[in-house]
Amino acid sequence: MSRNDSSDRARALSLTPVSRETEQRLDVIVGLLEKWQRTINLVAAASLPQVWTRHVADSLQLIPLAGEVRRWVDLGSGGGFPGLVVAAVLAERPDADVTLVESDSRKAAFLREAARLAELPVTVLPSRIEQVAAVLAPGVEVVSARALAPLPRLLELAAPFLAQGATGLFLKGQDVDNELTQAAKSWRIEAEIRASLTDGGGHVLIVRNAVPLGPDGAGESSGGKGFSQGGHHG
Ligand SMILES: C[S@@+](CC[C@H](N)C(=O)[O-])C[C@H]1O[C@@H](n2cnc3c(N)ncnc32)[C@H](O)[C@@H]1O
Repeated sequence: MSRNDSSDRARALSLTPVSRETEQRLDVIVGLLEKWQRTINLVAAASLPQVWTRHVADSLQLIPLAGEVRRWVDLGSGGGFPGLVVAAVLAERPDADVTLVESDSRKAAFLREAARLAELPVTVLPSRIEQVAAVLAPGVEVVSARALAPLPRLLELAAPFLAQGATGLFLKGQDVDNELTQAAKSWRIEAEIRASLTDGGGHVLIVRNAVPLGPDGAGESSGGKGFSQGGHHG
């Protein structure tokens, strides 16, 4: 018997509906997560009964924000959120290619096994982001991350992708305004904040551009300083 209750699954899929085929792929991912969670800490144990709303729907909310993209990189994928879930949706798009970068080799093994069983268009890189980002970045349309690092550090990790034109979709907590203020000390950022569909205090931060500020506070490629906010949607 699955440990997540069926009402949580139903609630998640009503918040963020997907096709029948995608639901089946998500069932495979969640089933494997529950099995491997007995031996590896893939997600916080207390969150497992709400795996569909806390993790699956939390990840699925990125899909409409991304548009019809095919090339996606998820940084620090851990137990597969949001990367595996995104790949379950992109599996329906021809030539989709989702790369998951995860330095922990046991988590990377889980990601690879989930991708194999659910037949996902996924490449798993068991590497440090810093070592692979520059090579991976050309052609990437979306770079995502959840619970990887505070925004100033996250922007450093994502910078090679953002510089090549990728949109950043970052799942953030309630402190997002403060993180943006901190990040604006060293980055000129074009960003938009959306309230999370699934987490009362959470947000999705959409980053369209981030340029490191030079020593005089000017962006390296053009003038200006700080954070230009595209909107704060409730
Ligand atoms: C707190 S977990 C979050 C996992 C997942 N994104 C989630 O929200 O459930 C952060 C993950 O990022 C990985 N990670 C941290 N720094 C990394 C780096 N520099 N390169 C690759 N992976 C990294 C860790 O191994 C860990 O699995």
